[in-house]
Amino acid sequence: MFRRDLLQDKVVVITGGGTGLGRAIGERYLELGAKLAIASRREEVLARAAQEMTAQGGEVFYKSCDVREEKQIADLFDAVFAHYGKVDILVNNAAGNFISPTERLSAHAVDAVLKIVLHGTFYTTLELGKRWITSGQGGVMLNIVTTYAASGAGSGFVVPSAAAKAGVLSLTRSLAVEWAKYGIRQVAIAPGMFPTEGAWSRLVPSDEIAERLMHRVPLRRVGNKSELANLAAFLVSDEAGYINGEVVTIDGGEWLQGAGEFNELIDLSAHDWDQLSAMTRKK
Ligand SMILES: CCCCCCC/C=C/C(=O)SCCNC(=O)CCNC(=O)[C@H](O)C(C)(C)COP(=O)(O)OP(=O)(O)OC[C@H]1O[C@@H](n2cnc3c(N)ncnc32)[C@H](O)[C@@H]1OP(=O)(O)O
Ligand SMILES: NC(=O)C1=CN([C@@H]2O[C@H](COP(=O)(O)OP(=O)(O)OC[C@H]3O[C@@H](n4cnc5c(N)ncnc54)[C@H](OP(=O)(O)O)[C@@H]3O)[C@@H](O)[C@H]2O)C=CC1
Repeated sequence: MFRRDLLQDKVVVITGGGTGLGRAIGERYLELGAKLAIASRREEVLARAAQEMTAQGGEVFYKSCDVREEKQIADLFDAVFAHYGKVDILVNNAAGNFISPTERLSAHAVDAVLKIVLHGTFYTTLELGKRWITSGQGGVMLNIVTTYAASGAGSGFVVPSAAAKAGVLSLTRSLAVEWAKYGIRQVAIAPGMFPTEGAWSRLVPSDEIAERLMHRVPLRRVGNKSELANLAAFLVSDEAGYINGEVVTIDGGEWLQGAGEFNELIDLSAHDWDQLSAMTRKK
């Protein structure tokens, strides 16, 4: 689908790059010639991922980093600049989330999500942005948000995530304007349902919930990680150099189905329609 050298020698930092979608994005970038640095809290997860990801070649540097901690982020970028000499692309992918009635949340639980998603994304963006601005080097920042942020609707039962991701989208759009003069481009992806261990264990705890969710997707399937990774590759590449401040939704049409007033009629049979038409036609 892409030129094999689409991301040749680009140095990419991916937060949460050892698992799930972050890892899938990293694997695609490696195939396209990029050099990776993956970071998250669990060093053993990163080490295993780096080893497996480089089995086919390529380079993956890893460093443990909690994105809620300013000092650890500075240490991360110090280490990546020391190792590779530059950073070209940042993928803000690390996140925390779980389903819960909002009234059951403690302040600590709200903070657990806000600090990873909103503060963590802001801190990495700020740290790298300052370095790029000082050195005169530009780059691309890709933020992974959600459809309930991109649609503006938010979502019950994941309210800390909805609020935090909306903040990240606002950060994306705001800096797309403010930092464009430094050659820094901002883009975002809003994924729908992409089964990962991290998301499914916290958000889809039963088959019944999975079935209900699936019914919301017009294409009647979940997304493949490779589909998301391909979009992530295009958006950070020079081929997408004029896309700035945009969020691209990849959800099989799910949010549109939820938004259209009459879309639930999709389940009606031809027989149902015969009866309804007879009722709605002028007598
Ligand atoms: C379903 C289809 C997909 C549609 C779109 C979905 C959009 C997806 C968005 C995603 O972000 S998926 C990614 C999911 N991955 C992760 O969340 C990975 C990282 N997560 C974590 O580490 C934890 O889950 C965490 C809770 C977010 C943070 O961990 P931390 O160790 O910092 O916190 P804890 O000390 O464990 O807990 C803090 C606080 O939160 C309360 N809490 C934790 N889990 C729950 C829960 N399930 N329900 C209610 N409350 C919870 C916990 O009790 C603590 O509060 P206090 O008890 O101290 O008051
Ligand atoms: N899967 C899906 O259907 C959807 C996912 N998304 C988004 O996609 C992204 C990836 O999610 P997914 O792959 O599904 O889930 P994962 O749980 O696999 O990914 C979350 C990653 O974030 C890392 N992380 C969590 N907290 C911190 C922290 N404080 N500091 C550094 N890293 C941290 C985790 O690693 P560690 O625990 O080692 O720190 C983990 O690697 C997220 O932004 C999520 O919101 C959006 C919509 C749908």
